[in-house]
Amino acid sequence: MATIVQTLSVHQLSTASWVCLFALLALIAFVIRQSTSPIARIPGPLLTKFTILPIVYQDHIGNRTKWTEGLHRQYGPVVRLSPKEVSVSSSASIRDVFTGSAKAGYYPKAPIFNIFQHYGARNAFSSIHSENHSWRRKIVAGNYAQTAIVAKEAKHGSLWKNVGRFLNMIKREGTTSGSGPAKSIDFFSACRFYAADNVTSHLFIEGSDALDGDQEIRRIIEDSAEGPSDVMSYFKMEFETLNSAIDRIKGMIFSLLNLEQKSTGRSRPATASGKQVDLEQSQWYGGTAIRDWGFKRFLMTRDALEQARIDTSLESPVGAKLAANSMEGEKSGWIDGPPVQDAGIRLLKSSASDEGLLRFYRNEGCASECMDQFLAGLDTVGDTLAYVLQTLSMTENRRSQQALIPECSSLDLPQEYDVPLSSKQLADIQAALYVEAVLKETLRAFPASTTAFQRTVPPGGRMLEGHFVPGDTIIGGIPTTINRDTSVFDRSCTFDVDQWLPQRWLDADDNTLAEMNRRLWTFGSGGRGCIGKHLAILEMKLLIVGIYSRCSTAIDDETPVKVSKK
Ligand code: HEM
Repeated sequence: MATIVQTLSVHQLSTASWVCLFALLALIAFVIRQSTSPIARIPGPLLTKFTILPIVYQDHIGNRTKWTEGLHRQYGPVVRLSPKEVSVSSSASIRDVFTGSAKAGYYPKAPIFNIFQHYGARNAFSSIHSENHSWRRKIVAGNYAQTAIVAKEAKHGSLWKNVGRFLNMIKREGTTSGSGPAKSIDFFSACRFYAADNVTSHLFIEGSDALDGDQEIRRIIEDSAEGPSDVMSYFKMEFETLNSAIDRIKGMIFSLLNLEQKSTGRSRPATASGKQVDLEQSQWYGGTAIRDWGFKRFLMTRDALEQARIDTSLESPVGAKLAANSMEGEKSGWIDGPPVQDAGIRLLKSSASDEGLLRFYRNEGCASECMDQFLAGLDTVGDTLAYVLQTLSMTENRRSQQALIPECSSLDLPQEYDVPLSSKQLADIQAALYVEAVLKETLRAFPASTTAFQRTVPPGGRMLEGHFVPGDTIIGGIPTTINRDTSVFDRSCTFDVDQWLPQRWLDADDNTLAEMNRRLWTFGSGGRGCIGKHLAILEMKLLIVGIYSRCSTAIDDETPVKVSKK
């Protein structure tokens, strides 16, 4: 009897013990593996060796950027954010990762860039690898060169016209407060309309008309502002399938309750995983109103090229260059190459020789490129200009505005906006020192994108600042951290890097100024840096001089004005 009891008890214990033992061993193995992995040797909080929870949490509470900045202050220029992600901040590491010299090797973009596709097609911005990126960038690079942007403006004056429209909009739609001639306007929306009209006139045969009051495009632009649910959080990226399922269930509940689910221009579910959009089935081309608008404007531009109403010169819309590439692919007698998982391109193989594969756009690819450039130029320019107007209008910055106004007035610009400014006038505006200082300081202190620009460490890993970072690690840099490097932007300890102070750009000696220009990272750097930088700068400078050569600005808290929605 005693023997039987003993046997049973051993049997019961052994099952539970095996489970515990197995769990314990698995835990020990996990801890050993994580603590001895190469990424564990990179400085960072202990917990980040083992789990993504700290970064998921910081992301969830909207504190990821500040948290990362704090970690750089505590741990140095290379810090571990999770078992698979690292952040860099020093000049050398940023150069290595983002400029990607041939010797150091190329860092592909991180998978998060997949979400920037449109119509199931990639564009330059969302191309992960250099071989998919460089041919795309090459097609439009000439249109974005500084000389081309200035020559186009001197010929057509589209941006200057929009400055006039912006000022007219204030006159027409601004509300009067008090007894003076001052008008109040919601300048966040106004700046987005200005940015939209500019970038679309650069891209298409017919740009948008938001400043003149086209309510439909205004609604589309306002809806396209990124809302909290559009932000691609760490959680959404890590658990994409779960999130898609939640979105589908939400959609079903909305349709069961017969509620209208707002489809913003920004929502990305259709292309989040690179899935192709069914253009026939979708209510709009590409599934959202803004994509539909963009696709149709591209087709209008292509029509104009086919009918020879425009050409592909640098003074023509960028869309014409893209359409010409697509038409060349269609016309060629070459045979199709292997199929590609991208609705936007055709791979063609010469039937006559072994020239290799050539890539050409389909219409979806051209429209995706245009859509990407539209969105890239809308938020960034709109937000930066809103920051310029906001900071200059604050009481504590009154002196900066007082310094800016005489410089803008001295440019002696016409009050006529239908005639393009001359090359000389454009050059004078570009050279105006205080305008430049205000703009650079705004770009430095309030970069339009505050999240990390991410890349993937190439196979085999890389040495960065004496730390080995293994292959496949996600690696990022944050403009706000780099733009606040005290050793560059506050070298003489006269100016606080957290403060908006244009004077720092004027007081710096030549060497410091050159270093500040090199380090200002709001437009990124290297072959994947911002292609639209020169267009953006000219747009912003023209609006600044257009406003401050004629007006002064102040915050009007009493009259919150909303530009009317449909
Ligand atoms: C204040 C204005 C702007 C800012 C701050 C800005 C910022 C940036 C940054 C930081 C990147 C690189 C991101 C990375 O490295 O991961 C980028 C890329 C890009 N930007 Fe801009 N941008 C601005 C205006 C514009 C405009 C006006 C356009 C076009 C009309 C534009 C088109 C693009 C494109 C196409 C890329 C991708 C380039 C490539 O991968 O080859 N941007 N921008």
